[in-house]
Amino acid sequence: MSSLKSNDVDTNPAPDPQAPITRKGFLMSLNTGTPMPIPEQNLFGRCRPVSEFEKLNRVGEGSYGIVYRARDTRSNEIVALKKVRMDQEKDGLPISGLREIMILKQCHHENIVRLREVVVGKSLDSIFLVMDFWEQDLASVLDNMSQPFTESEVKCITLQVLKALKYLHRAL
Ligand SMILES: Nc1ncnc2c1ncn2[C@@H]1O[C@H](COP(=O)(O)OP(=O)(O)OP(=O)(O)O)[C@@H](O)[C@H]1O
Repeated sequence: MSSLKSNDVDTNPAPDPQAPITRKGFLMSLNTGTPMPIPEQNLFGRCRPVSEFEKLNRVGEGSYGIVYRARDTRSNEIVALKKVRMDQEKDGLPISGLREIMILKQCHHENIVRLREVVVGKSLDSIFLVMDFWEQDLASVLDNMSQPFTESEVKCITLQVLKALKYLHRAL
């Protein structure tokens, strides 16, 4: 069993807590308490590197991160790439980001955006969610509506939201 630590223990025995966390850290063995280097092939764990995605343009920003339209260079598909916000985090992935990943991973519903995978950058604080790209969400539909929705449009949208909510309450 091991835990992930940052900074180089040989040259810097008392790591600066303000220093950026890099993926070029070491693994601390919980059995022996000694540091072990991370093998090059395990640097990204089982996640693909974000360098396999070509960022095309920024599409929005929420409370927990910035969202880009991007191209998956392996499949050539257009996806949404959301960088998890790690502003003041010193203890790794924020709980909000972790919750979003755990919940989206369990969800399979036509009215809930699909989380395809999580990909990582070179530094430990760069974590991205790869999701299906949707041209519109309810917020942008509301922002761009030129005239009030008709009664049937309201019913249609409400029904989609209710379906997703009902699914979430049953699934989680
Ligand atoms: N899968 C997606 N496809 C296309 N655009 C997306 C996708 N996900 C998010 N966006 C765009 O990025 C914006 C920010 O999304 P995000 O999920 O981070 O926050 P939010 O849910 O809108 O807001 P908050 O997290 O603050 O409640 C959205 O308003 C939308 O315009």
